[in-house]
Amino acid sequence: MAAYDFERLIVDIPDYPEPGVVFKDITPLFADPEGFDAVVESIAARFADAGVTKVIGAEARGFMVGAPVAHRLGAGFVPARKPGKLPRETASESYALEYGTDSLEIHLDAISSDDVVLIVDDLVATGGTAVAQARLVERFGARLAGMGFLMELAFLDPRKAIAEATDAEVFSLVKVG
Ligand SMILES: O=P(O)(O)OC[C@H]1O[C@H](OP(=O)(O)OP(=O)(O)O)[C@H](O)[C@@H]1O
Ligand SMILES: Nc1ncnc2[nH]cnc12
Repeated sequence: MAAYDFERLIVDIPDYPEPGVVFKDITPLFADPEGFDAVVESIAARFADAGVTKVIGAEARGFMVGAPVAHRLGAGFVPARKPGKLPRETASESYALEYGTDSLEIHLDAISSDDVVLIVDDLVATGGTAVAQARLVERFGARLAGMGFLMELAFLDPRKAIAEATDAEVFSLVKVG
């Protein structure tokens, strides 16, 4: 089967949300039924044999990719949310972004030590968000099966930051730079 041309439906927005950043707008790809299906199927296929029991997706775009991939794999979905959004006790990790810093929280009962966890997001840039989630998985004593992304900003070298935190497999459908 020919590789799907994901980039055809991803739009570059220069200087958004701040000067110097080229924002990758994935909304046209997700609005396209075939494109949306290709994203979900391609990431799920790569981890189909990994025994994944939980997928973590980071607010907000990580929900758009992570939840359907979890469903496709027959796994549960765990939202990693921005501070103060989850109503019960959480574990929290801070991270740096291509623009700014933030932290992510997961409910304490969302993951157990016998889970096999896949981190899924639309995009990996510095790797900060992915590393924060990997640290959370580690704190729960669960096994990290890997990380699956639609897009990797390779010019920011996220694999270096990720490799310092985990030896889990990193998979991306589109590499930029
Ligand atoms: O590799 P990093 O440098 O950590 O950047 C990647 C993260 O940045 C984006 O989310 P953002 O925090 O902009 O939030 P959003 O999904 O709510 O737009 C993207 O969806 C990833 O989660
Ligand atoms: N350049 C970028 N485009 C879209 N989302 C991002 N998250 C971090 N960097 C980004």
